[in-house]
Amino acid sequence: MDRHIVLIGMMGAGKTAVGGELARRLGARFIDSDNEIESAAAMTIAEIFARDGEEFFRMRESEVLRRLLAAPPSVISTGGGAWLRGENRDLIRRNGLSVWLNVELETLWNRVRMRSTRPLLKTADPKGTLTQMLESRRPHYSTAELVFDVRGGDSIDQTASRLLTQIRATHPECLGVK
Ligand SMILES: Nc1ncnc2c1ncn2[C@@H]1O[C@H](COP(=O)(O)OP(=O)(O)O)[C@@H](O)[C@H]1O
Ligand SMILES: O=C(O)C1=C[C@@H](OP(=O)(O)O)[C@@H](O)[C@H](O)C1
Ligand SMILES: [Mg+2]
Repeated sequence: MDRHIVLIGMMGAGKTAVGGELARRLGARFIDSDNEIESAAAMTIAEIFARDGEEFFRMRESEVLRRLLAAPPSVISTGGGAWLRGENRDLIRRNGLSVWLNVELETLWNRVRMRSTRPLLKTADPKGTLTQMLESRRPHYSTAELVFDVRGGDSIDQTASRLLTQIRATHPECLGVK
């Protein structure tokens, strides 16, 4: 690989799951920025938010992204909020191919509703929160270099396979094919 491939998008879009599968297919290193933050802190994301707050988490997230993007090319899955900070976007754009995994609201909701790992959804109306979050974030996500519409009903494997086909077709330089 010649450039990082950086997955962005909403919670539940499949960044972590599809990123791992994409890296496996490419024989590339896979890193999830949330996992990096959790292992460095020896705490879960939920614990970091509860103890130190979101702003502290966002600083750790930017630090981790700086470190990961300075390392040799890999597949990087970000957390859903990473793309919203201008400095993160600039860094990702300079060093990698940004890929928005675009997934419709109902699918996102069905994936995140059963899990209590996402502190930003601990509200009185989590579906409403997710809906508003998607509306306000969509204009930012849509500025990714590659917008990839995930087909509802596709498995993680099928999604990774279609994504790889698309990257080969439109951004072969990422894969070291000149
Ligand atoms: N294409 C898919 N098909 C079925 N399940 C998926 C798909 N993508 C993700 N999932 C599941 O949805 C949940 C959220 O995925 P995850 O990769 O953690 O999303 P993100 O990192 O974008 O928040 C996980 O349980 C994952 O296994
Ligand atoms: O959307 C967000 O702001 C967040 C998404 C989460 O990652 P996933 O998108 O992998 O769930 C995690 O970084 C944190 O809970 C904040
Ligand atoms: Mg994730």
